[in-house]
Amino acid sequence: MLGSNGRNNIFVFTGPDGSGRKSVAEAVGQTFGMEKVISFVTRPPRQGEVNGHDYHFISNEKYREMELAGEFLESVEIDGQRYGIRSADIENKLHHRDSVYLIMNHEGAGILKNIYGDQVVRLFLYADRRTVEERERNLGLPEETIMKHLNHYDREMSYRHSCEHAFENYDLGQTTYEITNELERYLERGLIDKD
Ligand SMILES: Nc1nc2c(ncn2[C@@H]2O[C@H](COP(=O)(O)OP(=O)(O)O)[C@@H](O)[C@H]2O)c(=O)[nH]1
Ligand SMILES: Nc1ncnc2c1ncn2[C@@H]1O[C@H](COP(=O)(O)OP(=O)(O)O)[C@@H](O)[C@H]1O
Repeated sequence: MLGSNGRNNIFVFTGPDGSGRKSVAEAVGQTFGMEKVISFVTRPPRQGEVNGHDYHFISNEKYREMELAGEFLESVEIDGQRYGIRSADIENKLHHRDSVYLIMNHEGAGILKNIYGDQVVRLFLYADRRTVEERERNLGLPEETIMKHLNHYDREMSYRHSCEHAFENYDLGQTTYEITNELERYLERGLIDKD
Protein backbone atom coordinates (compact mmCIF):
# COMPACT_ATOMS: atom_id res chain seq x y z
CA MET A 1 0.00 0.00 0.00
CA LEU A 2 1.46 3.36 -0.96
CA GLY A 3 1.55 6.17 1.57
CA SER A 4 0.02 9.63 1.23
CA ASN A 5 3.29 10.73 -0.35
CA GLY A 6 2.83 8.09 -3.06
CA ARG A 7 5.50 5.69 -1.86
CA ASN A 8 6.45 3.18 0.81
CA ASN A 9 8.78 4.03 3.65
CA ILE A 10 11.26 1.47 4.94
CA PHE A 11 12.83 2.91 8.07
CA VAL A 12 16.08 1.21 9.02
CA PHE A 13 17.41 1.87 12.52
CA THR A 14 21.14 1.35 12.50
CA GLY A 15 24.21 2.29 14.57
CA PRO A 16 26.38 0.56 17.18
CA ASP A 17 24.92 -2.03 19.55
CA GLY A 18 23.74 -0.34 22.72
CA SER A 19 23.04 2.95 20.94
CA GLY A 20 19.33 2.50 21.67
CA ARG A 21 18.03 1.38 18.26
CA LYS A 22 15.55 -1.19 19.62
CA SER A 23 14.20 1.11 22.36
CA VAL A 24 13.73 4.09 20.08
CA ALA A 25 12.39 2.02 17.16
CA GLU A 26 9.76 0.41 19.35
CA ALA A 27 8.59 3.75 20.73
CA VAL A 28 8.46 5.40 17.32
CA GLY A 29 6.84 2.32 15.77
CA GLN A 30 4.07 2.45 18.37
CA THR A 31 3.49 6.14 17.83
CA PHE A 32 2.87 5.66 14.12
CA GLY A 33 1.29 2.20 14.35
CA MET A 34 4.13 0.88 12.23
CA GLU A 35 5.12 -2.78 12.11
CA LYS A 36 8.60 -4.18 12.60
CA VAL A 37 9.98 -6.68 10.11
CA ILE A 38 11.41 -9.35 12.39
CA SER A 39 14.76 -10.94 11.51
CA PHE A 40 15.54 -14.64 11.50
CA VAL A 41 18.60 -15.55 13.56
CA THR A 42 20.58 -18.65 14.46
CA ARG A 43 21.79 -17.36 17.85
CA PRO A 44 19.95 -18.63 20.91
CA PRO A 45 17.51 -16.29 22.63
CA ARG A 46 18.84 -14.26 25.55
CA GLN A 47 16.98 -14.08 28.82
CA GLY A 48 13.74 -12.18 28.29
CA GLU A 49 13.81 -12.41 24.51
CA VAL A 50 10.62 -13.74 22.94
CA ASN A 51 10.49 -15.83 19.78
CA GLY A 52 8.47 -14.03 17.12
CA HIS A 53 8.79 -10.70 18.89
CA ASP A 54 12.51 -9.99 19.19
CA TYR A 55 13.57 -12.43 16.49
CA HIS A 56 12.48 -15.63 14.82
CA PHE A 57 14.97 -17.95 16.51
CA ILE A 58 15.81 -20.87 14.22
CA SER A 59 18.42 -23.62 13.95
CA ASN A 60 21.43 -23.50 11.60
CA GLU A 61 19.81 -26.25 9.61
CA LYS A 62 16.53 -24.41 9.16
CA TYR A 63 18.41 -21.25 8.22
CA ARG A 64 20.32 -23.10 5.51
CA GLU A 65 17.08 -24.59 4.19
CA MET A 66 15.51 -21.15 3.92
CA GLU A 67 18.64 -19.78 2.34
CA LEU A 68 18.73 -22.55 -0.27
CA ALA A 69 15.08 -21.91 -1.03
CA GLY A 70 16.00 -18.28 -1.78
CA GLU A 71 13.75 -16.94 0.98
CA PHE A 72 16.09 -14.25 2.27
CA LEU A 73 16.16 -10.78 0.84
CA GLU A 74 19.16 -10.00 2.99
CA SER A 75 21.38 -12.36 4.93
CA VAL A 76 24.62 -11.75 6.82
CA GLU A 77 26.94 -13.45 9.28
CA ILE A 78 27.90 -11.61 12.43
CA ASP A 79 30.27 -13.20 14.95
CA GLY A 80 29.52 -16.66 13.62
CA GLN A 81 25.72 -16.31 13.68
CA ARG A 82 23.39 -15.81 10.72
CA TYR A 83 20.89 -12.94 10.55
CA GLY A 84 18.39 -12.45 7.74
CA ILE A 85 15.21 -10.80 6.56
CA ARG A 86 12.68 -12.87 4.64
CA SER A 87 11.54 -11.23 1.39
CA ALA A 88 7.93 -12.31 1.92
CA ASP A 89 7.78 -10.61 5.35
CA ILE A 90 8.69 -7.19 4.07
CA GLU A 91 6.57 -7.50 0.93
CA ASN A 92 3.49 -8.74 2.83
CA LYS A 93 3.72 -5.95 5.37
CA LEU A 94 4.08 -3.34 2.65
CA HIS A 95 1.08 -4.80 0.90
CA HIS A 96 -1.12 -3.90 3.87
CA ARG A 97 0.65 -0.82 5.17
CA ASP A 98 2.61 2.08 3.79
CA SER A 99 5.57 1.85 6.17
CA VAL A 100 7.67 -0.67 8.08
CA TYR A 101 10.79 -0.55 10.23
CA LEU A 102 13.78 -2.79 10.82
CA ILE A 103 16.82 -2.84 13.07
CA MET A 104 20.08 -3.94 11.48
CA ASN A 105 23.80 -3.42 11.23
CA HIS A 106 25.47 -1.27 8.56
CA GLU A 107 25.76 -4.19 6.17
CA GLY A 108 22.05 -4.98 6.17
CA ALA A 109 21.17 -1.28 5.92
CA GLY A 110 23.38 -0.98 2.83
CA ILE A 111 21.83 -4.04 1.19
CA LEU A 112 18.29 -2.73 1.73
CA LYS A 113 19.28 0.66 0.37
CA ASN A 114 20.62 -0.97 -2.78
CA ILE A 115 17.40 -2.92 -3.25
CA TYR A 116 14.78 -0.33 -2.34
CA GLY A 117 16.62 2.94 -3.08
CA ASP A 118 14.75 6.09 -2.05
CA GLN A 119 12.16 4.11 -0.11
CA VAL A 120 14.80 3.28 2.49
CA VAL A 121 15.43 5.89 5.17
CA ARG A 122 18.40 5.05 7.37
CA LEU A 123 18.19 6.42 10.91
CA PHE A 124 21.60 6.25 12.55
CA LEU A 125 21.68 6.27 16.36
CA TYR A 126 24.85 6.70 18.36
CA ALA A 127 26.41 7.33 21.75
CA ASP A 128 30.05 7.21 22.86
CA ARG A 129 31.80 3.89 23.38
CA ARG A 130 31.85 4.08 27.20
CA THR A 131 28.11 4.78 27.33
CA VAL A 132 27.11 1.87 25.07
CA GLU A 133 29.39 -0.44 27.03
CA GLU A 134 27.81 0.67 30.31
CA ARG A 135 24.29 0.21 28.92
CA GLU A 136 25.06 -3.31 27.76
CA ARG A 137 26.60 -4.14 31.14
CA ASN A 138 23.49 -2.78 32.90
CA LEU A 139 21.37 -4.95 30.63
CA GLY A 140 23.29 -7.95 31.98
CA LEU A 141 24.67 -9.07 28.62
CA PRO A 142 27.49 -11.62 28.87
CA GLU A 143 30.96 -10.05 28.89
CA GLU A 144 31.85 -11.95 25.73
CA THR A 145 28.89 -10.45 23.86
CA ILE A 146 29.76 -6.94 25.06
CA MET A 147 33.34 -7.38 23.82
CA LYS A 148 32.13 -8.64 20.43
CA HIS A 149 29.81 -5.68 20.13
CA LEU A 150 32.58 -3.24 21.05
CA ASN A 151 34.78 -4.76 18.37
CA HIS A 152 32.19 -3.62 15.83
CA TYR A 153 31.84 -0.13 17.34
CA ASP A 154 34.24 1.79 15.04
CA ARG A 155 32.99 0.14 11.87
CA GLU A 156 29.37 0.84 12.75
CA MET A 157 30.19 4.45 13.71
CA SER A 158 31.85 5.01 10.33
CA TYR A 159 28.50 4.32 8.65
CA ARG A 160 26.98 7.48 10.13
CA HIS A 161 27.67 9.71 7.13
CA SER A 162 26.10 7.24 4.69
CA CYS A 163 22.77 7.49 6.52
CA GLU A 164 19.95 9.88 5.71
CA HIS A 165 19.66 11.01 9.36
CA ALA A 166 21.80 10.70 12.49
CA PHE A 167 20.77 11.15 16.13
CA GLU A 168 22.89 11.23 19.25
CA ASN A 169 21.01 9.24 21.89
CA TYR A 170 21.60 10.23 25.51
CA ASP A 171 18.08 11.22 26.46
CA LEU A 172 15.64 8.58 25.26
CA GLY A 173 12.60 10.89 25.37
CA GLN A 174 14.39 13.63 23.44
CA THR A 175 15.74 11.21 20.79
CA THR A 176 12.32 9.64 20.32
CA TYR A 177 10.79 13.09 19.94
CA GLU A 178 13.38 14.13 17.34
CA ILE A 179 12.93 10.99 15.30
CA THR A 180 9.13 11.22 15.50
CA ASN A 181 9.42 14.75 14.11
CA GLU A 182 11.64 13.58 11.29
CA LEU A 183 9.42 10.63 10.39
CA GLU A 184 6.37 12.84 10.40
CA ARG A 185 7.82 14.54 7.32
CA TYR A 186 7.81 11.21 5.52
CA LEU A 187 4.50 9.98 6.83
CA GLU A 188 2.54 13.22 6.71
CA ARG A 189 0.05 12.00 9.27
CA GLY A 190 -0.28 15.24 11.20
CA LEU A 191 0.65 13.76 14.58
CA ILE A 192 2.82 16.71 15.47
CA ASP A 193 1.78 20.30 15.68
CA LYS A 194 4.52 22.01 13.71
CA ASP A 195 3.67 25.59 14.81
N1 LIG B 1 22.20 -7.24 8.57
C1 LIG B 1 21.35 -7.59 9.53
N2 LIG B 1 21.63 -7.27 10.80
C2 LIG B 1 20.75 -7.63 11.75
C3 LIG B 1 19.57 -8.35 11.45
N3 LIG B 1 18.91 -8.58 12.61
C4 LIG B 1 19.64 -8.01 13.59
N4 LIG B 1 20.76 -7.43 13.09
C5 LIG B 1 21.85 -6.72 13.81
O1 LIG B 1 22.86 -7.66 14.09
C6 LIG B 1 23.64 -7.21 15.20
C7 LIG B 1 24.02 -8.34 16.11
O2 LIG B 1 22.99 -8.57 16.99
P1 LIG B 1 23.11 -9.25 18.42
O3 LIG B 1 24.49 -9.37 18.92
O4 LIG B 1 22.34 -10.51 18.32
O5 LIG B 1 22.43 -8.15 19.33
P2 LIG B 1 20.93 -7.64 19.46
O6 LIG B 1 20.85 -6.33 18.70
O7 LIG B 1 20.74 -7.44 20.92
O8 LIG B 1 20.04 -8.70 18.89
C8 LIG B 1 22.83 -6.09 15.84
O9 LIG B 1 23.45 -4.88 15.48
C9 LIG B 1 21.48 -6.24 15.19
O10 LIG B 1 20.77 -5.03 15.10
C10 LIG B 1 19.32 -8.69 10.09
O11 LIG B 1 18.32 -9.34 9.74
N5 LIG B 1 20.24 -8.30 9.19
N1 LIG C 1 19.06 7.51 25.96
C1 LIG C 1 19.24 6.47 26.75
N2 LIG C 1 19.62 6.66 28.02
C2 LIG C 1 19.82 5.62 28.82
N3 LIG C 1 19.66 4.34 28.50
C3 LIG C 1 19.27 4.09 27.24
C4 LIG C 1 19.04 5.12 26.29
N4 LIG C 1 18.68 4.55 25.11
C5 LIG C 1 18.68 3.22 25.32
N5 LIG C 1 19.02 2.95 26.58
C6 LIG C 1 19.15 1.62 27.18
O1 LIG C 1 20.34 1.07 26.64
C7 LIG C 1 20.19 -0.34 26.45
C8 LIG C 1 20.47 -0.69 24.99
O2 LIG C 1 19.42 -0.17 24.21
P1 LIG C 1 18.85 -0.97 22.97
O3 LIG C 1 17.64 -0.22 22.52
O4 LIG C 1 18.71 -2.42 23.30
O5 LIG C 1 20.07 -0.74 21.95
P2 LIG C 1 20.44 -1.45 20.58
O6 LIG C 1 19.16 -2.00 20.00
O7 LIG C 1 20.99 -0.33 19.76
O8 LIG C 1 21.47 -2.49 20.93
C9 LIG C 1 18.78 -0.70 26.88
O9 LIG C 1 18.84 -1.15 28.22
C10 LIG C 1 18.05 0.64 26.81
O10 LIG C 1 16.98 0.72 27.71
